[in-house]
Amino acid sequence: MLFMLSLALLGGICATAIHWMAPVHRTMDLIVPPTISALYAGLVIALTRRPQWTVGIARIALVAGGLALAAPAWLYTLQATLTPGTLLVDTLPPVSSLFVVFLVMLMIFVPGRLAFVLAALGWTTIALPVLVYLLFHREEMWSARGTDLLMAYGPVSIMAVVLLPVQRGLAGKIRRLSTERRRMEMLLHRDPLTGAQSRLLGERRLREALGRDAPAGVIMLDLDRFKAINDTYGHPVGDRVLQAVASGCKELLRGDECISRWGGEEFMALVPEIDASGLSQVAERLRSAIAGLAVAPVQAVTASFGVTMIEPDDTLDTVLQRADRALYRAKEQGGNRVEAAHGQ
Ligand SMILES: Nc1nc2c(ncn2[C@@H]2O[C@H](COP(=O)(O)OP(=O)(O)OP(=O)(O)O)[C@@H](O)[C@H]2O)c(=O)[nH]1
Repeated sequence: MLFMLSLALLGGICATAIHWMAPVHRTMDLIVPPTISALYAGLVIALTRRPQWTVGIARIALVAGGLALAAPAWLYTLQATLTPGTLLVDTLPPVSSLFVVFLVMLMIFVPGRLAFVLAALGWTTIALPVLVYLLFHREEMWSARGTDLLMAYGPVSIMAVVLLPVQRGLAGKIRRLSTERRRMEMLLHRDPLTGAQSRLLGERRLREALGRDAPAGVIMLDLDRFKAINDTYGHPVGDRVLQAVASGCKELLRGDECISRWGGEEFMALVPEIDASGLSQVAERLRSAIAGLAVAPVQAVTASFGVTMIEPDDTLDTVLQRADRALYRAKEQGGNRVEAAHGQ
């Protein structure tokens, strides 16, 4: 809005300058452009100070613009009709292109059908008198300026009124599509049950970590005897356990560390900027936090951990295989413990 108003102000200033420089000075041409420039300058200042007045300011700008275009259209048309020897194509100021800009502004800032109604009203009061005059003065109509006026007030105006809503519709569609895309990305990146990152995003983050020089570690954790929890207390309770585990882990991890749901009851945490012993300590903290979870009526929730540092030549597969092997060892040794596997 501010941009459009500033452009309109610039247009007003240019028109003022053109009229002052013109060899013949007509009173109307010396009054309207400076008045409209002063008004638009005031509106620009008002909009920068009171952005909440945007709608009101847009209305004033449109009404003022419409009046500034209608006044010369009527005045010079009547003058050319009533004064023998005066030609409209010689006297009408160069306002036809501004009329198209006026229509564009109308279609942008006025919502829905009202924009069409106002465009029709604007066309009837600003363009129609000139077109009717030209129809009755064929020799003027076929002059260079006459055909120019005919085009601007005829097909070009209709194109502006018709194409802009099409463009607006497309812009709306693009906005809806990008909102939908963001929603889909959210769904792809979040596990809906636990709110943890999805495996897809976890893998992406892991690949990014593999591509960096900075040290980072991976923690794979798998709940112990989770099937028994489901079988004993039912799936809804199992779901609550998974949610409690995910939020417990999230609370303990730093902002740059992230936990992803890797599979049913398996999670992966990526811990950047850490060394091997620090990584085991983080896993140990997670293990003891999970062992301390109280999810009634479940008696105890525990998890096994496999941890590994990312090595320089690692790929996604090698680092995950190492973490899995360590996790398997932790399970073999009865679970509820952390096992580390470092090196290739
Ligand atoms: N409630 C619930 N259960 C799930 C979900 N996803 C997977 N499971 C269950 O998780 C259980 C995993 O069982 P197993 O692979 O045998 O693992 P486990 O019982 O933890 O055995 P260990 O890992 O060897 O300790 C299965 O019963 C799955 O049905 C889920 O989203 N919600």
